[in-house]
Amino acid sequence: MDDNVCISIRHVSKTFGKHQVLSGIELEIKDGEIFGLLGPSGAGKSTLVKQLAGLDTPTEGENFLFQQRMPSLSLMKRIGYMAQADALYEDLSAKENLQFFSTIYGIRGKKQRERIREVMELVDLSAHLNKRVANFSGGMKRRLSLALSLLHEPELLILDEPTVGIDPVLRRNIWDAFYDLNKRGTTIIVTTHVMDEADKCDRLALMREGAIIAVGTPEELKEKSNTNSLEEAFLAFGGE
Ligand SMILES: Nc1ncnc2c1ncn2[C@@H]1O[C@H](COP(=O)(O)OP(=O)(O)OP(=O)(O)O)[C@@H](O)[C@H]1O
Repeated sequence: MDDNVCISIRHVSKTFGKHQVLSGIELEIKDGEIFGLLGPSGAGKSTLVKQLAGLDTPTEGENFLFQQRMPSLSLMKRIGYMAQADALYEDLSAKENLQFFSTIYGIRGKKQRERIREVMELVDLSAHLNKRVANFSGGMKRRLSLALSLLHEPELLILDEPTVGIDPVLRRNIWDAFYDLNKRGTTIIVTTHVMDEADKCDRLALMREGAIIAVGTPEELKEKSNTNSLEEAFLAFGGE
């Protein structure tokens, strides 16, 4: 395996009862990439990234992160995961949420105060540090979730539809934060069903009904399918 491979998904399938949700997924994601999984609702994107985050296992096949087999407790501290639903304590302030998760990661004292300041700046929420999360808007909650996933400075960030329900201006801000992190060396895997967001990724896998139907840079995918947009490319590759 190449040294610069961050994620290697090897013949991964998943069934829930009789329902096959992933079938024979083969994929390699390199260090330093922003890699997108694009597909309609139900394509299996969340199921796949949950496995990469160590929260679920394949029925068949294996996932390797940093050349080690998942799930692995020791790998968890190298990964930041932002789930589709925000897992926040609504009755606590943003700061209290950040302090709680920092403690879980073993970040304390001065380092904790520094990290809280840095991640809140990154997601542009510094002015709301002491506000109760129950009073946050949907977009603010998403950004706080992102801040929480960044506290321990993960090498790999796994984002499940990070900008759902966020207006276009904020979406841009959040993507600026992703680019910023990526420039500093963080590998990012992001699921989306939004085409303009997919266009921002270095490479993409197009998913449909639990299978990958094409992989490449947005430009390659358009060229290969002889189309002008990812939406058309997706249809040309057999998506719907
Ligand atoms: N724990 C589970 N038990 C049974 N079926 C499940 C489970 N988790 C996911 N599924 C099914 O697997 C399929 C794929 O779901 P998944 O959430 O991975 O899709 P997705 O591409 O992420 O879609 P979305 O964007 O809507 O989240 C769906 O049909 C879903 O109902």
